[in-house]
Amino acid sequence: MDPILELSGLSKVYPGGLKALDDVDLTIRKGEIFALLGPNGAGKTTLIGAVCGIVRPTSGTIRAFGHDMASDWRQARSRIGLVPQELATDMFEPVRRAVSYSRGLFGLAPDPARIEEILRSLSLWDKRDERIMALSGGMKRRVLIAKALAHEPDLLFLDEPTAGVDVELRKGMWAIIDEMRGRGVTIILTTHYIEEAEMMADRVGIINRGKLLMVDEKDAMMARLGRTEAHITLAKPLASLPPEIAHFPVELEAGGTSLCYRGGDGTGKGKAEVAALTKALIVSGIDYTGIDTRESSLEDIFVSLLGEGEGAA
Ligand SMILES: Nc1ncnc2c1ncn2[C@@H]1O[C@H](COP(=O)(O)OP(=O)(O)OP(=O)(O)O)[C@@H](O)[C@H]1O
Repeated sequence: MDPILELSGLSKVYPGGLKALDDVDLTIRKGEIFALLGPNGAGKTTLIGAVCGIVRPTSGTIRAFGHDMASDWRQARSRIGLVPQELATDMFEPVRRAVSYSRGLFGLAPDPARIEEILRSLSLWDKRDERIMALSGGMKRRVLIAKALAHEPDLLFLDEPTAGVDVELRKGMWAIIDEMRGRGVTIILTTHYIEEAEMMADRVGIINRGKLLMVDEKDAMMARLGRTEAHITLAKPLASLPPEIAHFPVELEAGGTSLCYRGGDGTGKGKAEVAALTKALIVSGIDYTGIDTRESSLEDIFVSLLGEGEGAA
């Protein structure tokens, strides 16, 4: 593993006493897409702000590209890009000038060819001379990405890249993120959209109330915490669970008219077990009229983890 960013014991207490980050340890690997998932107010933006030098941590350390961000931030800062949630400045500027300016801010020499390439890849070339304020919301978001890419960062933060954008544009964003990954850029994105993490991320971190509850490979997380749920509607209600199927993780529901299976591990094992269960039902002479099977999603995992967090609090 090649760490590009290491957070250790990172905490942030805002004036007034709110603990927005609570002892966060996190290592980001070179070239990965890491999705930070959490509800409103979980601490995602604070975490990004701490790494990007916008928020001063209360305690803990941040090392980026081997540099300690408290003492030696200049070296690392120029290699980090940030796409914030909203455009704060530049509204009166034409697109190309605003993006070129962002490059200059980091002390890089002008490179019109590179700026053209970035604008073309984001389908903004035709709009290069338009004022940003005249663009649609989706285009403004793409300008934010262009600005962040203009200084060729190795580590890019995307704070809610697709919040409030339509499905079409969201897919476009995912394609852009994928292309950046292809160029070797390490990406940390925050999102409310579980589907986005499911689609894009190599690893997922779940944060709530400033605490990083879990970090894992997305596939491993789904395999470890995922479940299959099947509801089998019975032709005739059962008063009790027949011994022939008692070894399956099943229970009767809806007054004995339906059998509920909950098991498996998110890798398809559950589906095979449901198939075995239906065979056992037939052999035992128990008829059924329908089966509804569902694999749990990252969303189910997320919701149940947050539920546990609430309980513990
Ligand atoms: N400057 C500030 N002063 C005081 N409290 C703050 C400040 N900025 C953020 N907070 C609080 O810190 C907590 C974490 O906020 P943060 O913006 O990091 O969450 P988030 O996970 O990014 O939320 P969202 O998904 O809504 O953007 C929230 O309770 C927020 O109200």
